[in-house]
Amino acid sequence: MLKPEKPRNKVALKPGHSLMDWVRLSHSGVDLTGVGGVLQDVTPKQLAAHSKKNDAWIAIKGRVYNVTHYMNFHPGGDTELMRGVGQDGTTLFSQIHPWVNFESLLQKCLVGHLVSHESTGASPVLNKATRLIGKLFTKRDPQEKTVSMKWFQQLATVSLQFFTRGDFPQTRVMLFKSHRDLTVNLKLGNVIHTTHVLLEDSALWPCKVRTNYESGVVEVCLTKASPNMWHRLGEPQEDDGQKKEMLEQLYDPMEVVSVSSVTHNTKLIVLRHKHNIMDTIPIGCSVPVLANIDGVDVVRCYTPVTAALDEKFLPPGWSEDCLCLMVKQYPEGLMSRFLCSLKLQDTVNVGQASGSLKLSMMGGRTKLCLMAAGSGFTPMVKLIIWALSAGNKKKFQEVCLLFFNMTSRDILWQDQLDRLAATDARFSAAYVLTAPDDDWSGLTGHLNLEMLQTVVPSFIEQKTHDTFVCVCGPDSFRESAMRLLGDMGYPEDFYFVFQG
Ligand code: HEM
Repeated sequence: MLKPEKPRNKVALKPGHSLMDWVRLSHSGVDLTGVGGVLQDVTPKQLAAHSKKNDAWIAIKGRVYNVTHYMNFHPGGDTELMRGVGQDGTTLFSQIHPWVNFESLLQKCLVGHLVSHESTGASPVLNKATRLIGKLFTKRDPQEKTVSMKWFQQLATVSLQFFTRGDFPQTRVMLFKSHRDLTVNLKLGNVIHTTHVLLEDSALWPCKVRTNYESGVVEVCLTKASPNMWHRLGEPQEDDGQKKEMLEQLYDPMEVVSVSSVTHNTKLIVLRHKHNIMDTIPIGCSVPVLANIDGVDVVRCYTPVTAALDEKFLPPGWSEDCLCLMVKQYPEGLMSRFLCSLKLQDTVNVGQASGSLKLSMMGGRTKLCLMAAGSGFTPMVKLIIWALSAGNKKKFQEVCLLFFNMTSRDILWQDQLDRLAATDARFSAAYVLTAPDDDWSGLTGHLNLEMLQTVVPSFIEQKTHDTFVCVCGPDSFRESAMRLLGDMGYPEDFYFVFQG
């Protein structure tokens, strides 16, 4: 949403109340919710009871925020903000500044969710499940991460919505389903929160998992086996609401669904868990793959990719519960040769995801510049999809991939990248070859300032640091990219380098 060109009514904020100061306060660990961080259902009556400047709650799009601390940081001034306090301020908010990302700005102020009646009307079982989770956390440190859950249904589908406060990119969703038995594990940091329900009726597999990285909401959407309205979600099971430390490095056997060629030496391997398990791998995370090759246990890490950049290119056999690895075969590579020679229904052991990229690092940036060399492209795939997703339309105006390869036949998914660039004006891909073919008329050579100036002029010229940079590739590539960014005076928290 673009800001309209109209006279501004912004007020002068007191010193120490800039956006940066607010971000700092948000991350200081101070409880900005005022309720110890336990998410709760809020009725209109309860909301109305918090309508003073020193005790101010506001509801926007179904979420209730405590804006008491934000009062002096509000660019429109406290008097303006007070107009929406103690009530559902959605309409007022949307009339004035629909482009403002309140979910991100107020994420540490979330009190809970606005419910329309004094009694929630939700299923008693579900209330119990939510209460169980709430109870589990009330006794804990208020700054600890919390999870609450609600469910919704339509005739054909049932959705579970989990509201987390995790540092979301590192949150992982693991689902297990056996007949009507559904377990949803949310991994936040090293802790797993379990929701375990015996569903009211049968549901199909796989389901869909949608994660909103900004708000920390995870939605699990199941299709009912037969369309009918359920009276309740189901019966909470013994371990519902449990919270466990995750210590072990476990490997799960996954079955090969398909292997297809990406280039002359790179394959896309589609894997599926054996027993109705679904596992979302957070953006920027890699998984270890374990194989016994000639009697020796070999472990290598790979960053899973999405199945394609466009539905048109989905690989054979793929479904929502699959994991896709893009593997380049090296003549001397034990693991890459093993993976590229896999046949349908072979088994691969895949371990727990890990990674240190935090999408919150990109907060406030409007451009994303991705520099990849060779198979360093793999972490960029999910980043591209995420940055161009509907939820980020307002956030990233430009997403640019600078992709280095030896020859043109080494370029991974060039057809998909070109199609994406043709269909989404915010995206561009520039290919650079280091050993160009004779008929190559594009960019050649190694990463340098002139090349950056040609490909991403706005990034260089503006010097306003509204661009976030991600780098991935072989050691030498990463080092030269870091040197270049260092020479340009690029602050370290404005770029992220994936370690090989
Ligand atoms: C519903 C009651 C609210 C009212 C009546 C209100 C009013 C205003 C007004 C009059 C401005 C100056 C507008 C302009 O110059 O374009 C403004 C700016 C702003 N408000 Fe609010 N506001 C409300 C709620 C909020 C909330 C809850 C947030 C928190 C996320 C917020 C965040 C902002 C931001 C970030 C700006 C600066 C926008 C920009 O620079 O484009 N406002 N607000």
